Amino acid sequence: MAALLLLNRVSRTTSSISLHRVAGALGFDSLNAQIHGGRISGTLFRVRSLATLAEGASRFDEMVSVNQRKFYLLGGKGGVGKTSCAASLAVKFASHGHPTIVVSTDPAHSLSDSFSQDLSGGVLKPVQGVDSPLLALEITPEIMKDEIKRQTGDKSVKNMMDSMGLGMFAGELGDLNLEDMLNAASPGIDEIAAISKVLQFMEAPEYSRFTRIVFDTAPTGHTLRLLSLPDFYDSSISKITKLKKKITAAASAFKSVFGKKEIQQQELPNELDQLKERMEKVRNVFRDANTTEFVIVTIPTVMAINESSRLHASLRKENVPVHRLIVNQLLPQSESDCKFCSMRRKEQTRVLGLIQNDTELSGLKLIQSPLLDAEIRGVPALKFMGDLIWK
Ligand SMILES: Nc1ncnc2c1ncn2[C@@H]1O[C@H](COP(=O)(O)OP(=O)(O)OP(=O)(O)O)[C@@H](O)[C@H]1O
Repeated sequence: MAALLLLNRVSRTTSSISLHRVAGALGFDSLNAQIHGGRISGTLFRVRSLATLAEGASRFDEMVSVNQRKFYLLGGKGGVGKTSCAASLAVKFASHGHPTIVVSTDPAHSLSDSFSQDLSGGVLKPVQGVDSPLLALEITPEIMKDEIKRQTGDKSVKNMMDSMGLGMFAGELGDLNLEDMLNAASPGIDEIAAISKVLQFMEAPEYSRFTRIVFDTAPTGHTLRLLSLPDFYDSSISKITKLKKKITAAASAFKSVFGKKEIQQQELPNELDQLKERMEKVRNVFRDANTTEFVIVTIPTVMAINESSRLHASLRKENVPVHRLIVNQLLPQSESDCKFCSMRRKEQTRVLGLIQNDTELSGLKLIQSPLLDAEIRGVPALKFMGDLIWK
């Protein structure tokens, strides 16, 4: 309390870094503080004794050393700490000089809560309180849907056929709209929106300076659909392209019989081919060990470990590179355990043993992340957590 009173007297221009120093001087390890109109509110963390627990090194040096752009996807079961780990990684990358973007593909966003800043609205927003540029985006499917519509325009198959002079065949195919096709594929607009954003980051020059892109993904099921989506569209688009070619060939023959000029292949609309190419690009990025890594986040319970094992099996099948497993919310060491704590600790030790014997998980780099004594909110707290996990 005394510490907070003292901190409240710190000037309104005080940065989060100097607040960290103040916290350190007071004998605390970190400070989760926000400055609102000169008033400081927040939590002091006294968890120095826990630091030894995060023994499993993440080899952050490997993650940070390469200058070329890298994508990190953090995923796992609901509520295990995906957002906290993803946000702390993004902050750490930015602190190491990498212009970074952190994106939430989870429809139930919590990036704003995690950073304790308003990052909503479906557009990239700068995160305050970080040294290098760090932008955050909570993908909002409704906004993305409009964006996709704007980008693709009205690309119905009927319109394409009309422009090819084949309108009379269109009725047989029905009004097969490209956007409807994308929606009808059932993986959901959330995943489509995420893929569309990945493409933008890959292609638009204004994002080329961002060397780290961190994804806070939705719980397991959604994420697996996201990763398999490019393959799904690739095969659907291939089918439609083949159909389009067949119709064009038939129409050319039909027109030449009636003495009309043949349709030139190069005059045909090629949006589908372009879309197919772009989907291939995303698919390749997700599978490229030089550019992408999926980090599985879990907690030390049998249910979470089982789900992580299944997740890794699916990612392996999809050829998505995975090297690291974060076990989050491990009870910190304590000299005087209550009965409850000692039972939980025993159980957690048993579960860590299960990981070592799990054929899917045992080969991954294990990162142990302690359960902290306060909620992780705000950049200083994320920096603190990041220093425990990413080292
Ligand atoms: N190591 C930790 N110590 C203390 N609290 C933690 C820790 N990790 C996460 N939390 C807290 O647990 C809650 C859930 O964390 P978070 O939002 O990161 O999980 P999530 O997996 O992204 O959840 P969801 O699946 O709902 O998106 C938050 O309140 C967060 O501050």
